[in-house]
This record gives sequence, C-alpha cells and structure tokens, in this order.
Amino acid sequence: MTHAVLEASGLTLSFGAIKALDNVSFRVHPDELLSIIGPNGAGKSSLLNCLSGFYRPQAGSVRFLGQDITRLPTHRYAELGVGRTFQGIQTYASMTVRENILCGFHTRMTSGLFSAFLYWGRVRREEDRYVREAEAIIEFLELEELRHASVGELPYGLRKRVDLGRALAMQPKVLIMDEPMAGMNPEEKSDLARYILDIKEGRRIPVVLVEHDMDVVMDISDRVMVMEWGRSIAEGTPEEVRNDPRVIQAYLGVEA
Ligand SMILES: Nc1ncnc2c1ncn2[C@@H]1O[C@H](COP(=O)(O)OP(=O)(O)OP(=O)(O)O)[C@@H](O)[C@H]1O
Repeated sequence: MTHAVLEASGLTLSFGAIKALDNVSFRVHPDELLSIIGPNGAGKSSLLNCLSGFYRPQAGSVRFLGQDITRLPTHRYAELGVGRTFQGIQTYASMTVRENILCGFHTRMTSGLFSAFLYWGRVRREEDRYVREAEAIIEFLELEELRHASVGELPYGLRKRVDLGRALAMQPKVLIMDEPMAGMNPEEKSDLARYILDIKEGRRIPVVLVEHDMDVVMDISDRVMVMEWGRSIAEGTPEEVRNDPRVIQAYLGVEA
C-alpha cells in the first residue's frame, strides 16, 4: 500500500453539544486529488481546519509524511509543507500580482496580513532568488501579462488565481483547498480545475479539495469522501460515490 502523505485517524471535534467531527479517518496518497463533499454543516470546514492546524481535535490524530503533527502549533503546519487556500480572497489589493506571490514565500498561514508586511524587507533583500521563483509560478499560472497589474483591479477569478500562486510560493507538499470555485463563472471554474490538475500532475503535489460544485468534483477527483453529520459515510472513486445509495440520500437528495 502507498505511504500516505496526510493521514487523519479518528478525528473527533465538538462545539458544545454539536459534534462537528465524529471519528473521521482517511488518508491522502501521493499524486492524488481527494475531494471532500457533503451537505452544509457536514463538518468539511472543521475537518480542513484540523488538517491544517487551525482547530485541535479533541480525539484522534493527524499525521503528515509519517510525523504526528496533531499538537504542533499552527505555523508549523505551513512550515512543514501543509499548504492551504481559504474561502474568499486572501490577496493584497494594492499590491501587484508578482508582489502578492512574493509575499507567499514568507507568509505563514497564521501570520496574517500584518506580519507579511514585516517580512517584506527580507523579501526585498533576497529579491533575485524569490523573483525567479515567483516568475516560475507566474508562468505556471499564465499570469505573465498581468505580473505588474494591481490585484485589486483584477476580476475575481484572476484574484483567486493569484491566491493560488501565493499558496504555491510556500512550496507545499500537500495543498488543501476550501471551496476554491465558489463565486466563479464557468470559464473561471474550468481554468482553475485545469490548474489544480496541473498542480497534482505536473508539480506532484497531492490536493485535498472541499468543493460544492459536483460537476467539477466528479470530473477532477481521484477519490471522493462524503460526509454527513460529522461522519464519513462513503469513500471511493467518483463513480462509486455517485452510485452509493447513502450518498444519493444524504447529499444529492438534499442538493436536488
Ligand atoms: N467555530 C465553531 N463554533 C461552533 N460551532 C461550529 C464552529 N465551526 C463549525 N461549527 C458547527 O459544526 C458543524 C460542522 O460545521 P462545518 O462548518 O465544519 O461544516 P461544513 O460541512 O463545512 O458546512 P458548509 O458546507 O456550510 O461550509 C456545524 O453544525 C457548525 O455549525
């Protein structure tokens, strides 16, 4: 069996009487795109927050490349290579595309906007190296024409692409994406889907995706895990999950 990149075992997390996660276990293998789906409130965001160190599960563990990281401080997750994109936009509107991506080299997920500015001086001193790496990401995401454009002036889909560039600048060994397609038009979604596949196949970075757009999920995922009421109720290929009666009832039934 392939060694897992990321492994969750028995994750349990309650908020008062609400069990957001109830004994959830799964593995993410190298070179795979695992999607996590489920109705609203199923526990998907809670799970991503446990995987990236923002929430601490009350029971269970998270292992990354064989190391138990469950109790490490949040910033260590990013340093070790657990990359993440968030819902909405995380870019700095007044900075250019390239500057935003440059910030990614030093932005740790927990640092937030303010700390990133503190790092800025160092980024400038080591500019050459970072600019070269940022340029590689710009090329990968086909943002060459826009490298000096102010991010605040870009349409939503392009800003999300810059966001992705910032996450890639952190050189993640796994990339966790929280509803990246939300608010995008069909063309933006299909562009982003292509980049996500390129990240997995070209950059060999496994991806964990929470996404509500079922067409996209079924199209690009290697495996899908379905959650309901804090539990994993099914796991398999898109085809297997699509035909699972529990899934149809729990998820697709609600959706319809
Ligand atoms: N910080 C919190 N405080 C209290 N309850 C929370 C918190 N975060 C999540 N919950 C609760 O835990 C349950 C799971 O929520 P979660 O946001 O993880 O679900 P989700 O599947 O991501 O939903 P959605 O698709 O709507 O984003 C819900 O009942 C939610 O209200």
